[in-house]
Amino acid sequence: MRIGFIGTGSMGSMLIRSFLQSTPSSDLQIVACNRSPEKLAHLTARYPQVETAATPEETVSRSSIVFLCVKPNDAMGVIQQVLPYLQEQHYFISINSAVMLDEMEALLPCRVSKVIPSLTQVALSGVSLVMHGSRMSHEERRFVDSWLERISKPIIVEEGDLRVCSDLSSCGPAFLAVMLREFAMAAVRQGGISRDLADELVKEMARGTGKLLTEEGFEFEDIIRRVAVPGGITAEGIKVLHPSLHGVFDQLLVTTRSKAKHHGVPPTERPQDCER
Ligand SMILES: NC(=O)C1=CN([C@@H]2O[C@H](COP(=O)(O)OP(=O)(O)OC[C@H]3O[C@@H](n4cnc5c(N)ncnc54)[C@H](O)[C@@H]3O)[C@@H](O)[C@H]2O)C=CC1
Ligand SMILES: O=C(O)[C@@H]1CCC=N1
Repeated sequence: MRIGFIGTGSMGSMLIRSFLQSTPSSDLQIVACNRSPEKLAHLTARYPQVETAATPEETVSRSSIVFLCVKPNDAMGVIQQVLPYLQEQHYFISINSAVMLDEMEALLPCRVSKVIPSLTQVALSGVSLVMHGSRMSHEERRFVDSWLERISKPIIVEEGDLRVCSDLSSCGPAFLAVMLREFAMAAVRQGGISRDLADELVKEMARGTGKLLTEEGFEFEDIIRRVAVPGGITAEGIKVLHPSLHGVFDQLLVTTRSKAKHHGVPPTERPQDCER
C-alpha cells in the first residue's frame, strides 16, 4: 500500500511514525511532502524508508491513499491544488475537522473520509474519530477501520458531533496536561517537595488511573467511591473541587465551539448542546 502524507508537522509525522511502528515494512510504502523541507528532512533522517515528494501534487501522483495533514486555513488551498491529480481510484483522508465530507465529495472524484487523530497515537493508544464519505463501501470502511486499529481505537462519529468529540479525544490530552501540571505545581507550593518528584508522582498516578479506566473495568464513580472513603481525606478534597469545577468544562466547550466556528467548522446543531 502506498500512502502519501501532505504535511509532516506534529500530526503528519506522528501518523507516519505510528504506522511504521505498527505495520510490517513490506505492507507499507510512505511518500511525504511538507511546505518547509527542513521538517521533512528531520523525519527522513530518522525514517529513511519514507520517500520524499517535492509538492502535494507529486505526493498524490505517487500514492493510492492520501492523508491531508495541514492546518485548517491551508486545507482548501491544498485540495484545490491537488484536485487535477486525484483520480477515481484514490482514497483521500482529511485529518482536518474544518473541511466537510460533502464539500470534499463534491470536489473530488475519489472516496473520502475524515479521520481526526490524537497525540495519544504516539503511544499507539487513544481514539481516532472516523467519518466515512458516502462512496466508501461497507468492506472499505471495515478495511480502513481495521487499519486504524493498529495505532488507535477508531470510533465512528457523526460529522455534526465532531466538534465536541474531538474536544474530548484530540484536545483532551492538552486539557488534562494543564490540570495535572496545576496539581503538581500546587504540591510544590504547598508541600515543599521538588517539581521533579511532584511531576513523577502525578504522571504515574495518571498512568495508573488511565489503566483502571481502560483496562480494569472501573467507571469514574468506582474510582471515586473506592478512594474517597467516608470520613476520609479525599472526600474533603473533592468538596473543594466540586464548586471550583462547576461549569468550567461547559465554558471550555462553548469557547472551543466559538473558536471552531471562526475556523469555518460548523457547530453541533443539537439543542442539548446549547449554551447553559
Ligand atoms: N495537534 C493535534 O493534537 C491535532 C491536530 N489535528 C489537526 O491536524 C491538522 C494538522 O495539525 P498539526 O500537525 O498539529 O499542525 P502543524 O502545523 O504541526 O503541521 C502542519 C504541516 O503542514 C505543512 N503544510 C502547510 N501547507 C502545506 C502545503 N501546501 N504543502 C505541504 N505541507 C504543507 C506545514 O509546513 C506543517 O508542517 C490540523 O487541521 C489540526 O486541526 C487534529 C487532531 C489533533
Ligand atoms: O487545537 C487545535 O486546533 C487542534 C485540533 C484538535 C487538537 N488540536
